[in-house]
Amino acid sequence: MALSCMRCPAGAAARRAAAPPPSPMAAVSFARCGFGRSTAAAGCWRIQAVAPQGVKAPMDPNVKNAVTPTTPPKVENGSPSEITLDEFEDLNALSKNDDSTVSITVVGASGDLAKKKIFPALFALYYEDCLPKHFTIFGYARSKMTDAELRNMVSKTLTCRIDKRENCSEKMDEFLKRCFYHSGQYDSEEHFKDLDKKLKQHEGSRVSNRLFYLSIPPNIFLDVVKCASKSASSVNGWTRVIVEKPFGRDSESSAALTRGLKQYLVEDQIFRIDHYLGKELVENLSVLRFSNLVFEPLWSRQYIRNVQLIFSEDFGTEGRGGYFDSYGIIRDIMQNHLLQILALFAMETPISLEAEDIRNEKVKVLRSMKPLQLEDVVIGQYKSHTKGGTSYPGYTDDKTVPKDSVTPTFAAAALFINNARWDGVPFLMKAGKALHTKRAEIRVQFRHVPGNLYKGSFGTDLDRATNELVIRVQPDEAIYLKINNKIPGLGMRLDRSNLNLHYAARYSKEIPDAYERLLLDAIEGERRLFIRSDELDAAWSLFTPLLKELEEKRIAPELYPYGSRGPVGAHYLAAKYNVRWGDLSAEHYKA
Ligand SMILES: NC(=O)C1=CN([C@@H]2O[C@H](COP(=O)(O)OP(=O)(O)OC[C@H]3O[C@@H](n4cnc5c(N)ncnc54)[C@H](OP(=O)(O)O)[C@@H]3O)[C@@H](O)[C@H]2O)C=CC1
Ligand SMILES: O=C1O[C@H](COP(=O)(O)O)[C@@H](O)[C@H](O)[C@H]1O
Repeated sequence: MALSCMRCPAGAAARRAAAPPPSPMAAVSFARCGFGRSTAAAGCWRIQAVAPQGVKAPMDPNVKNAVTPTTPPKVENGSPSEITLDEFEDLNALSKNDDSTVSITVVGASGDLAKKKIFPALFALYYEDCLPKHFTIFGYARSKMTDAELRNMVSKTLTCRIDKRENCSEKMDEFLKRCFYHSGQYDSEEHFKDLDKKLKQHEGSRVSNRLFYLSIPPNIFLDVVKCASKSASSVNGWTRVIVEKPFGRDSESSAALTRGLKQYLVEDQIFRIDHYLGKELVENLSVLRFSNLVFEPLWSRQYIRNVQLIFSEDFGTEGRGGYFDSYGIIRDIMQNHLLQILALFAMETPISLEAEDIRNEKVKVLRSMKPLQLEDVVIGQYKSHTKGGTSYPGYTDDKTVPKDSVTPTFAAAALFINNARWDGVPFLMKAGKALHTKRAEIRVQFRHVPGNLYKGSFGTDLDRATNELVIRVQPDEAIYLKINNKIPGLGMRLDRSNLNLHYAARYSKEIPDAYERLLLDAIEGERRLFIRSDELDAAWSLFTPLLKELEEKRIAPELYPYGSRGPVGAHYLAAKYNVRWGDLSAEHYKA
């Protein structure tokens, strides 16, 4: 039997267990389970009641003349044993047979991100049966293309998961038939009106819900939002816009962008995407902490000595030098991806898993932080390097980058959260391109064991004996805890070993791409993993003074060879706070 949109490892049994009996009073729709979706937590699926006909339902602020409420009241889960799997499937079919449709317009469809990430993610959702029954995908860009040409372009980047190969090409054909293209200018209301006509033809008499994904350079965001909202927004359903980073270059430009967007949209319609929030292990961070008794009591300055957030890529800015040179690594990675992870890591327990409760806690962390000081930052830029007969270009060898550019391609920084939980704990960030490895990790180094009975076994370097929790976000997802252990035998010798949760060994399911989770969330109106405007303001406040100082003083970055471990200055910065970067220890390579 085909299962629809499964995210729960417990599978159909869990869904059946959690599904309540059908109510004669209300139509039902099923929502995916997951963090933030179900407060009942009894199983995978919860039921949502849709007001019976004639009953006035609550509406999204952005829904004009809504026919179907988008945020229906929740009904608590019913008795787990009262529904058969067949009944469940019937209900599911009923929910999918509803009278609404979703039109997804990928603006900038001819571009790199659309091809590489957005269309493949939409296909993966289709394959998993996660898209609504009635949906249409439109590509929009200036390039001239027919529907067939778009399909041909998209088909080149579609793949099926390794564990889901059944009917793959058939599913691809079905999916491609639902993809269309409309060529137009980004600032032409007329062209968006033409798009609107085409969307209407596909939507027919159904309630139309519309999602626009802005996969375009930021200088044209506002033109598109203006035209789309004036000429192509839904008249009877919701209209939502996914905005890609960069959200400005500093506090002022970010605030101006937000003001501009809010001329045409309300905050709830704006989905600012940070794809790191969609990564499986970032999503798991709160689960690890809040659902395991062993971690939360340790989660403070009392036991944690420092936290490290590390991003490295083993390739340079190849092909994106033009964009990168006006942003640099601090804006590209630190101010968004690493800072978002930090906020999730350090937040207080939210009062619920609802989006606003989580985002409220994250913004409190960001507002408690000290703006970054120049003396707490090290910047670097990669230079050319020849290894094994191959020569790797330096950053400024890129034709789109000025020869005298001082844009950092590497940065390390020490940040502090001035609140009771984290006072004095350094949060060290490190991000770089063209380094020796591709990796993203969160490392938590714990304090020394007071009066450790075994300290004689560690020599003079007590740091080597501290516990370290490593959350390897990518690649080869894993969570491991370094502990001290007795080496088996008659003597008393200790070594450091890992308690290791290696995802590939533990779970057979392939991990979905971050864009899949985030697109599905946007379609479902789940805002938890998207950045709210006050979070964005707080994030820019931390980095803007530093960025201005770096640029005004044209501070020269420390040069490091392509493929190396980055500037040595990063070690001095860590040493200043009595920290050793965890990713450079010998254990790292054994893990
Ligand atoms: N690529 C990536 O890996 C990532 C990208 N992003 C962000 O996503 C967005 C899209 O990225 P990406 O696909 O790489 O961007 P592209 O540079 O490929 O641009 C996307 C499309 O926008 C149109 N376009 C490009 N430049 C201009 C211009 N100056 N004026 C008007 N239209 C233009 C082009 O379409 P046409 O000419 O057909 O109209 C192009 O195909 C950007 O905001 C980027 O910062 C974020 C994270 C990663
Ligand atoms: O946002 C960005 O992220 C990518 C890295 O994303 P990942 O999912 O492949 O780790 C980075 O290469 C790019 O410079 C940046 O804009």
